Amino acid sequence: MSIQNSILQANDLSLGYKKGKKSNIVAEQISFSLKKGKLTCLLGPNGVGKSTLIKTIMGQVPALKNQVYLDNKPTDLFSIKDLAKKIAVVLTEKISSGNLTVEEIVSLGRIPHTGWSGYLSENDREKVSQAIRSTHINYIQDRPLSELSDGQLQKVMIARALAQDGEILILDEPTAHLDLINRFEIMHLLRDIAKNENKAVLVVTHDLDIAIDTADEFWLMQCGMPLVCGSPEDLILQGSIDLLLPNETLKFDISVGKVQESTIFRYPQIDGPEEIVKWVKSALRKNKINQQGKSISIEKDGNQISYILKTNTEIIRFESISSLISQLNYFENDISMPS
Ligand SMILES: Nc1ncnc2c1ncn2[C@@H]1O[C@H](COP(=O)(O)OP(=O)(O)OP(=O)(O)O)[C@@H](O)[C@H]1O
Repeated sequence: MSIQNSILQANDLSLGYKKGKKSNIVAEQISFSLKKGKLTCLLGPNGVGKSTLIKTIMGQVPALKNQVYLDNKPTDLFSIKDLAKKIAVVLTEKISSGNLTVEEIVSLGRIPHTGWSGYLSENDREKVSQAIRSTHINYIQDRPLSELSDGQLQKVMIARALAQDGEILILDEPTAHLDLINRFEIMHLLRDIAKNENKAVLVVTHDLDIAIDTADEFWLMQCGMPLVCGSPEDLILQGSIDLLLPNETLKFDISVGKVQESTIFRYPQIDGPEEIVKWVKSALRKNKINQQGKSISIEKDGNQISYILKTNTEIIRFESISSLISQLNYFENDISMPS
């Protein structure tokens, strides 16, 4: 990774809060390098200190040990206004400016450059238009905020942060409360922004699946452990992704790419196209069908899929996974019935 891409760094930070003379340490050994042109996702369980890290980066909470460096200069040497020109933040709170239009809200992103007079130069107006275009919200730009859906509102908040035109964009759980399509759209939008506009985008999220699909880098936070950084793929293959899981009962299953119960599960012999085998395995595991001595082969002819179950005594053909599972459940109950 090119060192020139790194815009924000820290080495061995301690994070937390001071109350009088007492320090309450939330996290230690936090080292990172945030890169331009990359989408970075910060993941970790509730209460581990993700928001505290964001507040420390933004200069709202001083680090208890060492400092965050922006452009190789400690962030506490930046004025609030200069920091706002470099770092734009989208927090989780809903804003209550319901009567303002989308375009007016996005224009507020220029305040670090214009001051509260709000006078927009030609250049400011162009930045606002560009932010509206990049987030694909032209079609609602004259609508008041009170008329928007949560997904549209989130895009407007991202546009406002983009209009700020900092090199770093930080978002705290931008996909919380959104439906699957909006979560997908927002994360892909953030990826496009990182790539097309060469921004360093840092997103706090609990959405592991979509983060794996979109992030260039993960930062994993776990209680009492150093921050673990790396590409999602490397962290999955190294097993570090399991740091996100609360205990030994869950494990990230590399073969199916999702979190599953960690009990050892023995599948019957299954032959057929890989993408279909994966869903048969998923259904067997979900139904806790752990039968040996049987095999399943899958035949695919166009859109027609057949599941052929072979036991010691019979061969039965099914047209759906659900009918295959019903039959296996029947065998399972039959076998386990007291004689
Ligand atoms: N202003 C504060 N003063 C003292 N302690 C705080 C303050 N804000 C948060 N904390 C504590 O810091 C710890 C980390 O909180 P933080 O909000 O950073 O976690 P998080 O990882 O963002 O959690 P979540 O995923 O639930 O948002 C918690 O124990 C919390 O109680």
